Amino acid sequence: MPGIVHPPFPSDVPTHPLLVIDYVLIKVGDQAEIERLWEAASTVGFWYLKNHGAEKEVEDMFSLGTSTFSLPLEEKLKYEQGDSGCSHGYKKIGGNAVDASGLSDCSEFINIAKDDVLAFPRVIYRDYPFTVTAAMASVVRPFVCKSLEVNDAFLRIFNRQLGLPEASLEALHARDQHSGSEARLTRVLPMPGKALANRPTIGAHSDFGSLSFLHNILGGLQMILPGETEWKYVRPIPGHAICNIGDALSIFSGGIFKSAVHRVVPPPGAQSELERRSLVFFTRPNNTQVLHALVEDSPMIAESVKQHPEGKFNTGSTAGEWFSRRTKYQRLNNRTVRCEKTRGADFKLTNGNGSGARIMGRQQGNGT
Ligand SMILES: O=C(O)CCC(=O)C(=O)O
Ligand SMILES: [Fe+2]
Repeated sequence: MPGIVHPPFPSDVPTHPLLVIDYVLIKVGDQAEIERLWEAASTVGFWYLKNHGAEKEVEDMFSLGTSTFSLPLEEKLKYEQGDSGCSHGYKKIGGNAVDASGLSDCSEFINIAKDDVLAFPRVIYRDYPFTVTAAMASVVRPFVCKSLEVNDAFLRIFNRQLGLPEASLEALHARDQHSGSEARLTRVLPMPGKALANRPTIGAHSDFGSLSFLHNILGGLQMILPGETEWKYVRPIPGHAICNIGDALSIFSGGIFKSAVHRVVPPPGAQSELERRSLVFFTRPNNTQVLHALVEDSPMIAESVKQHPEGKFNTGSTAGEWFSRRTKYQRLNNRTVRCEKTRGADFKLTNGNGSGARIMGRQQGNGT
């Protein structure tokens, strides 16, 4: 965890060279930095973020993870998210499938809904382990507010770049509207033995929402881009967050922004001996928002949609329905229903060239 010295990320594994975006420059409207952000969002859909100013909030959340994951399993299971399509709460190890064969996942996480956090002490969806409840005002809320501030800053810039009417994207991700936005703490226990080195702990997926603000310390996150055949690591850089575009923003933008397939495997090299933790804030659209390209509001989006097969960005689902379906069918207990019918075929976003990896990710992974 922060402050502890870990073995370094190995230098002999393939990595993706992502752009580093400076949040301080973004906030002051630096044009060159805004153009680099556009480049990152419209090519790989991932970038590092430095100077985000959330170090304290992130460290406090990791400490909350320590106290929450060390609760007895029977206590954590009282808050299990279950098989009905609700994402909020605790997900036990092995609750999800990581591939089409039904191989189980090896991670546990606790998802805390933005709506529960902002309404606290009023309960919107559910209650959480007492460690979380005790830290809701002092730790979880500051982290959620900081993450919303960062992701909202990106949404404002994307709104302008896409030529959308003022504050359109903000309205689709309104703080006071119910949504699937949530904070997630994840833990993966060390899995000694080389045989497990490539077994995904979180299966191939693209994030469901619009923007993810991720903090990890050890390696293990990997991406595969359309047309590529090899998974490559995203090397963690101390003090830098990793940001990425999710499917919803890719759909709203008519495919201009890319939502890349990624997964998590055990940390590489000497890091494999250690427990791996990560923290994400997912900004997702209002539950009632229908997922479709915003063609009526932006000539640029309308033009992009013309370059893709007809109907590709019309999901016919609200964000709430879509998210619930994806959450439900990644659960191992629901694997009797074919993913392709229930989740994967909802929307075959292919990042431009429809790579097999892309489709596999959509069908097999944890659609988060
Ligand atoms: O743990 C990580 O580094 C990434 C986690 C992730 O992709 C997710 O939770 O959606
Ligand atoms: Fe993800």
